[in-house]
Amino acid sequence: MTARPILTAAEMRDAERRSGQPERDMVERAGLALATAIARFTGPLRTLVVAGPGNNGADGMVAARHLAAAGWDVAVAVAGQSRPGSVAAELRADWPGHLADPAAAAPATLVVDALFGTGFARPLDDALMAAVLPLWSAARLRVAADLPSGVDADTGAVLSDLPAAHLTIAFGALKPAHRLQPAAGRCGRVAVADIGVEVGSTLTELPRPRVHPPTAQSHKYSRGMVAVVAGAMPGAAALAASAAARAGAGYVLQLMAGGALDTHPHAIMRRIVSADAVAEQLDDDRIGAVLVGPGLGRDADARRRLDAALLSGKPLVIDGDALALLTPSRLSRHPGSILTPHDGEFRRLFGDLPGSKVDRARAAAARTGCTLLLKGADSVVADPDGRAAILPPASPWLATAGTGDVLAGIVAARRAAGDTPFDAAAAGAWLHADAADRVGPGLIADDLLTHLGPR
Ligand SMILES: NC(=O)C1=CN([C@@H]2O[C@H](COP(=O)(O)OP(=O)(O)OC[C@H]3O[C@@H](n4cnc5c(N)ncnc54)[C@H](O)[C@@H]3O)[C@@H](O)[C@H]2O)[C@H](O)CC1
Ligand SMILES: [K+]
Repeated sequence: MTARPILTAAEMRDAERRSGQPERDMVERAGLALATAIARFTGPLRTLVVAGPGNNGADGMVAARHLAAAGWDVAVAVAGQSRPGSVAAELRADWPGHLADPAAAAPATLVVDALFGTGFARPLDDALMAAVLPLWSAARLRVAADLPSGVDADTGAVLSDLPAAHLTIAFGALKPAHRLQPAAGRCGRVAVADIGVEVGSTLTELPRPRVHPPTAQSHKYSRGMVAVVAGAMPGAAALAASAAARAGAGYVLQLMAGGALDTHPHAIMRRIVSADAVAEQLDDDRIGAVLVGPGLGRDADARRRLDAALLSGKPLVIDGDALALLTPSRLSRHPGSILTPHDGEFRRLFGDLPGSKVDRARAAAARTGCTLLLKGADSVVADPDGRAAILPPASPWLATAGTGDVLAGIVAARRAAGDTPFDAAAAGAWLHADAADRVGPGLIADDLLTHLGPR
């Protein structure tokens, strides 16, 4: 499946400019797409379109015209002055009815938020906020043109706290705010409308991966062998090892510092080895990926096990405790590794980097030469070459102990199967989220293990 591009506000403006289409034509397409989507989403409702001064407002004015022409009861409120001669000003002049001030507008069942889109730059001023908040709150349905007003298109920050939309029609392409939290949580369902603009980007939505089931020619080593270098806490490593096996690795070896060897499942090969013996165990050409971090611990013994993993020369997936023991400069000596930090681990390693979550993940990837899988409700994968992808909203039930260990195991399985670091991280994130959807509410990390096969 092809990945849907995600464009920043500046990239979208560029794409619109390059399309060579008159602005009015694009606004007409956007407004028609908005009206069509609204009509598909719901039957005729008493509707209030709240239109801002720029092209987002213009899109709203066009949608209002189409809905009114279809017989809907449509009122329009306008905020701010449109630039004389602009498309928005033309459309306001052409509106046959009254253009209310938002402060004086009557609430309606459906509110179309066409206040601001990609041009939104600063929080709504207090008077506008006071005027629109009751309108948004009173509406039973809120539909946003391009973006819910109040969110920053590029970072996904919420600058003005308005009630979430139920439906957002993104024009031309997804913007980062449709996928990055907290803005993504304000969008409701998101649909992308074609406005005749060709779009492409190094940032995409993370697509369903191509995972091939084994063939008649497959054997356990050809499917990929994963070694999990564990330490003092075998439980986390056992979850990761099981996840690697369930995600398709043909052979999983768990190297432990201690604990019980007869832990389920018995399909995992477990060995208790001293830190000195780890290097020897990893000196095996059949090993396609080494996972280090889950259950490693942070003591001197853990450091020696980590050193052995780093020096193994094998493709690495570095998670959890291993990330806590490393620095960016040390990581940069192991380019091509996959790092799977959550926000806290990321901040400890790289500090408070500026920009969006995508910018931060890209900066860390560029600095270390590693692929970043920056986890969270809006997981981001970023490669040192600048490519990045955002996972569509995943089950919030994933916010529970052990799910990170499972994710690291899936990523290691994909890497051992021959995926590039970027593809392995992306596939891991997608399969993990898909497993969570299959389990449903109330999941614990162990439940994910039995839902990792391709479907
Ligand atoms: N660019 C195109 O050709 C097309 C764009 N489409 C739609 O237009 C918007 C982007 O339009 P733009 O005019 O650039 O910006 P906005 O309408 O989002 O904002 C208007 C205007 O408002 C000012 N502003 C920003 N923040 C505030 C604030 N908090 N308070 C007051 N005023 C504010 C700012 O100066 C802006 O200029 C895009 O999202 C699409 O919906 C069409 O879809 C296709 C053609
Ligand atoms: K809007």
